[in-house]
Amino acid sequence: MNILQQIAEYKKAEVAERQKLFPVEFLKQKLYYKSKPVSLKSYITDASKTGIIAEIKRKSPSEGSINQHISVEEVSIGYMQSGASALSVLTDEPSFGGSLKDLEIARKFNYCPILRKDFMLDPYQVYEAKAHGADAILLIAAMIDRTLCQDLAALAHELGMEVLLEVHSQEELDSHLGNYADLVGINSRDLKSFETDLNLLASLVDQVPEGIVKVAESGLKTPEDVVKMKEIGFQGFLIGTTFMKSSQPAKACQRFSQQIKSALASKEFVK
Ligand SMILES: O=C(O)c1ccccc1NCC(=O)[C@H](O)[C@H](O)COP(=O)(O)O
Repeated sequence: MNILQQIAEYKKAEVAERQKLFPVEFLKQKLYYKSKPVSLKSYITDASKTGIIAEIKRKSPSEGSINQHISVEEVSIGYMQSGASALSVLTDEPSFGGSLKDLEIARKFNYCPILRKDFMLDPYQVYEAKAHGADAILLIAAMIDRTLCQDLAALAHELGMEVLLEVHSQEELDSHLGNYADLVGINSRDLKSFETDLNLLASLVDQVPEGIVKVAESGLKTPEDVVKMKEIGFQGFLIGTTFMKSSQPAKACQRFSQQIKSALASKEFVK
């Protein structure tokens, strides 16, 4: 079994358990269920912003422990004050050490788009995302088929959220692309070997149709990586490990933002 199959196994059990404890009708009573979402797409494409989606990621299958005992309040506010355009919060507990509580804390302290980063395979999780304050959800092409993607996306849209569709190959792009995704993320991490390869992002970016917001995901380690990705057509940059490995994730994000802005300003100047 690969990592996604393992995650899918425990996710199904998790969803069944939570649905019993907190039925959808209960979720609909929660404060954030009625709140107006913020558009991830519009923050990412705002030229005055960096396009960075800064991630709260305590641990991962590829890295093990990254930074487990952070304060979500402190890191999320710090990220946004340091030039991030949006936040991504991992809510998976067994593999990533996250929780819906992390999502709610990030929501409580920030007015910006927040992506619920989890492994979605059931409509219940879409209701959960909304009820806990998410503005967007991630759908992983390697995990669910196109029909389920479309159904989950339709529900997300009905609840006012946006959808980031994640792909890792030409085949996934061909089989899953449709007009239901607001943004397409290309994941540079091979989920079998955990290796990241930015060349994959370069080879696939032109295959995403014009007009769809493109997000470079995983393995971005330096501001130069981000500038390179921006130059080849990406507008969003999902960064977790590089920031979270630092004892001060927000400072790491600030260094990226400043260097990206000055690299882009000097290129403008040369033109
Ligand atoms: O990060 C992992 O090890 C991982 C393993 C299995 C499935 C998903 C995984 N990561 C989720 C992500 O998509 C990343 O958190 C996100 O793209 C940020 O990547 P990075 O900047 O490399 O932490």
